[in-house]
Amino acid sequence: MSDLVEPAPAKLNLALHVTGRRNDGYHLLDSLVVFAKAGDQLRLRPGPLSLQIDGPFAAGLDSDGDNLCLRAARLVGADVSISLTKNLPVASGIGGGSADAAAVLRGLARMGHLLPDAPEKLGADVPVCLLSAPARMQGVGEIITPLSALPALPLVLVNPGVGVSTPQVFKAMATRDNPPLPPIPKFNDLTGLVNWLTRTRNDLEAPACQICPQISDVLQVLAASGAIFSRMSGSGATCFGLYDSPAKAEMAAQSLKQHGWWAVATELAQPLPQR
Ligand SMILES: C[C@@](CO)(OP(=O)(O)O)[C@H](O)COP(=O)(O)OP(=O)(O)OC[C@H]1O[C@@H](n2ccc(N)nc2=O)[C@H](O)[C@@H]1O
Ligand SMILES: Nc1ncnc2c1ncn2[C@@H]1O[C@H](COP(=O)(O)OP(=O)(O)O)[C@@H](O)[C@H]1O
Repeated sequence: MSDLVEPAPAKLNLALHVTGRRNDGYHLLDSLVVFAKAGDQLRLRPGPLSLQIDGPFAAGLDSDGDNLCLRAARLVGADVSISLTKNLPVASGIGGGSADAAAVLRGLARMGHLLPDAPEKLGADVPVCLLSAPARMQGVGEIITPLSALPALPLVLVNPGVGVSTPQVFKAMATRDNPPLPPIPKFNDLTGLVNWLTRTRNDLEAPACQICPQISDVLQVLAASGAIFSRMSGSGATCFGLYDSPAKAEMAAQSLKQHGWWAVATELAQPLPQR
């Protein structure tokens, strides 16, 4: 039987408002989430549970039992041999681990397994990564409202090569009871989206910059690279820039790489095939 291939697109929080905190310490979020073509790739085949990792960021990751790919397979009781090509930097605010876990769950569903009732047990970002399409994410990550298609979005992802701890960034926030997102309209073009984004925030950006000052450097260089909008994603350190053409995004990615940073020009992921 040939391998079953599942993409694990990078998750981007275009806007991320932290609106409160639950008694268990988890934070209430209100986020506009989209997915990029750039991402990891999973290959699955029936066999004893195992994980092998290759790709440019394989060295940053253990294939031990704690890996989210193996935890996803164990959650649904699947025996499966998994190969992960790790193209995304680890611990970088673009949901790599959650995207991988969600891709394993999608692949296992194609192999006949049931999806788990509470995929958020694997990580707050796993429910939205299962959808891998534009969505509003609320609650602690478990409330997902799919949105209609967004306009074409030439974009660049940039990471300064420093892993950032998500719990540490949440802990460093000065205020937790922030206003939610403004109402999300249907975005007809890039200008409409950018105008809306300027009225939103990533509440984790300031604390992340305090912990990892290289993020401020990235944001400064992104703003000067021709981006019409730039911001940090998730808890960082990856930042994104939006451009008005793929050629401008490509040029910006080339110049950002000159700083020794990981940078990739990409666009929104295609919708996943309906299965
Ligand atoms: C912040 C976000 C925004 O999309 O993105 P990333 O920076 O991870 O990409 C996510 O909510 C992260 O999701 P994920 O990385 O799956 O989180 P988890 O493993 O469940 O949680 C890691 C830690 O983050 C904190 N956490 C996470 C989610 C949440 N709603 N409130 C929290 O306070 C908790 O301290 C938790 O122990
Ligand atoms: N398959 C995986 N890919 C990335 N990280 C993983 C994976 N499995 C476990 N992890 C762990 O999850 C943590 C969060 O990584 P990641 O999901 O890449 O970042 P973020 O949550 O900031 O987007 C890291 O500390 C990493 O060691």
